[in-house]
Amino acid sequence: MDEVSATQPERAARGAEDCVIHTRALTKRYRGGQLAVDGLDLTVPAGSVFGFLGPNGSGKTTTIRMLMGLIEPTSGTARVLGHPMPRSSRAVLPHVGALIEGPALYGFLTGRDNLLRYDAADPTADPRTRGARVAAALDRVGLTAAAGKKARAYSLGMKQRLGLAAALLQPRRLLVLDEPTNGLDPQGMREIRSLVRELASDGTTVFLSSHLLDEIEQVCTHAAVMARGRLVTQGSVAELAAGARGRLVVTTPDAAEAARVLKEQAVADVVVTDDRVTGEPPERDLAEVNAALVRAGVRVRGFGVERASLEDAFVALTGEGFDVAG
Ligand SMILES: Nc1ncnc2c1ncn2[C@@H]1O[C@H](COP(=O)(O)OP(=O)(O)OP(=O)(O)O)[C@@H](O)[C@H]1O
Repeated sequence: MDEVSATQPERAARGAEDCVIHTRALTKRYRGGQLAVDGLDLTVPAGSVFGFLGPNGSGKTTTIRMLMGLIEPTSGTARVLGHPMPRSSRAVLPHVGALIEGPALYGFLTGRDNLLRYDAADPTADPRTRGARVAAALDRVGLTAAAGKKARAYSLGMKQRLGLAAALLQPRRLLVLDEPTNGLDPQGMREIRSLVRELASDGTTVFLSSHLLDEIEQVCTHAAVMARGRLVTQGSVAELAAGARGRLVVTTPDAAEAARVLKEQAVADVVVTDDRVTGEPPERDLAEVNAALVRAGVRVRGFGVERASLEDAFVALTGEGFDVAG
């Protein structure tokens, strides 16, 4: 598909039909009255690795369940691969691989048998190619050697990779992964992240939810940030981080004096940690700020602006920290 190789302006010029996921005012109020998703406008470009970021309880899973046609929105619309959901579920879902709320595995079956069984339950899967596709998927996620072991003997990371293999049994245009690294140790997280990068390099659009900011920064090209059911921002990760100004960082053995001078120079939110003094850079020329430090006799070893992270962007946008407890 040529969408994948389209340039950014070309993509921007296109209509909603060309986006892999597009929602308009998507809203879900649960029966108990809980407004889980509130007027969401989401645009996921083809070929992106799209991070859906938000603290626990911010509405990510509810959104994913609406996108996959598992629950009906209260109002608003969702289109996936250009088709309305949940109405077009039967046409759309064969092109979508999903890993939602952990893979459903049979512990008493081997990894390979789990995949064979999963594939047999899919009416669109060709039984003649089943064995070869299962072998290829196991290879893809690095489980060939463990394919004959019972799934209950798998580590959490291996189970998660087996779940991914199930999503990869057929060629997919979109992969939807709900918190794919949740509960994994750092090694398991790295494995899943590199797998996601590999899949994306083949042109598959990957939509993954996470409550981990640095994870999104490491693997995603684009991101949307949710808080309390509402979209805070979305765009390319580079744009989002650029939207937040980085922090001014001064390294000096004269930290207390440096902090005093920086405040005088209209640097806000000055924080001293050992020999590092940081603050929000003022609007004026930073060369003047540096000169003022030197004039005051501060021995400046380092002076610069640190690149802003997504976390800085989040804090700047919401005025609050990224509180995982939600
Ligand atoms: N079936 C349900 N019935 C009622 N309320 C629900 C239901 N599912 C979720 N909620 C509520 O909706 C809100 C959003 O939950 P959701 O699971 O979508 O968030 P999330 O961002 O995916 O968080 P988590 O990472 O914890 O799953 C929460 O306040 C949650 O308690």
